Amino acid sequence: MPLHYHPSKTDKNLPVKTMYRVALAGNPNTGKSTLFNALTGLRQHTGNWPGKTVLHAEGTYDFNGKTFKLIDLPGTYSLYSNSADEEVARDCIVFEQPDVTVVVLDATAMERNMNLALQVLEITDQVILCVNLMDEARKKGIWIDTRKLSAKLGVPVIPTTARNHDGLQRLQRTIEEMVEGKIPTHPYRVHYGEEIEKRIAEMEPDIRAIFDAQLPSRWIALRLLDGDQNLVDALKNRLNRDGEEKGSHGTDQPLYPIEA
Ligand SMILES: Nc1nc2c(ncn2[C@@H]2O[C@H](COP(=O)(O)OP(=O)(O)OP(=O)(O)O)[C@@H](O)[C@H]2O)c(=O)[nH]1
Ligand SMILES: [Mg+2]
Repeated sequence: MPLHYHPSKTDKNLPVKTMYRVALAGNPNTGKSTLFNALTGLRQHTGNWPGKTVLHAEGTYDFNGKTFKLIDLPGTYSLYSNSADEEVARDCIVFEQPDVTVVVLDATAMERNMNLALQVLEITDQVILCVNLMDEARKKGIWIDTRKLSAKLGVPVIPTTARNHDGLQRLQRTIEEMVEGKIPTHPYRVHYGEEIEKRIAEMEPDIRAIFDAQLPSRWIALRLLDGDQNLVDALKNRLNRDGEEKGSHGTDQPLYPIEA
């Protein structure tokens, strides 16, 4: 088999990867599993997320000679560690870092759905927004300017009606182009005001120094400022695990102090 090369932010010559991982995130009931089934056909299976009781599904599809592993995440309204479902989605997007995260949105409820989309845009620049249920939106007289949305948010926005398989080829093509590094993205980042931005800027270098530099330091800083204890625990576990893997006895290095 020929050696494949995959462009990456850090090393353009990393040997890769014959299988690309694509996560499907989104609010409950936006059609993620419908999309998952349409793309994977009969090959999907369900299994336990390592260490979790919450079920998620994984399946594969081939496109243009490449194999893609789809991860159907549980529906969530945020990635704030409020529930086991949110933890599963967060752990996948933040720690496992799929090659692409597709956020599936309900075209009839864009405002509500945008909350999660903006959170994912804060975590990774490998994002595609899939505006699903376009048939329902049409019925309700809702018109969505996906080009304008894409220009504003800095990532591809693909309209679909997963139930009828509409738009799925375009979605697959966009996923493929993204894993090939052919789509430059500039994800919209919420500006939180001077004071918070100053704190983020102070914290980010420390976060990058303590943790794997690939982790989303801005997002982690925001969660730490918000006092996300569950995320702190997850980060500590990672530090300990990494320490053990390196043959030490882990680390008691304190995490960034959290404001009460
Ligand atoms: N009209 C219409 N219905 C759709 C479309 N896509 C999915 N649905 C329906 O929407 C409902 C929810 O779809 P699911 O695929 O289960 O949604 P989900 O995002 O996986 O939901 P959770 O797993 O709860 O997060 C089902 O009844 C689907 O048949 C679509 O494009 N158009
Ligand atoms: Mg589902």
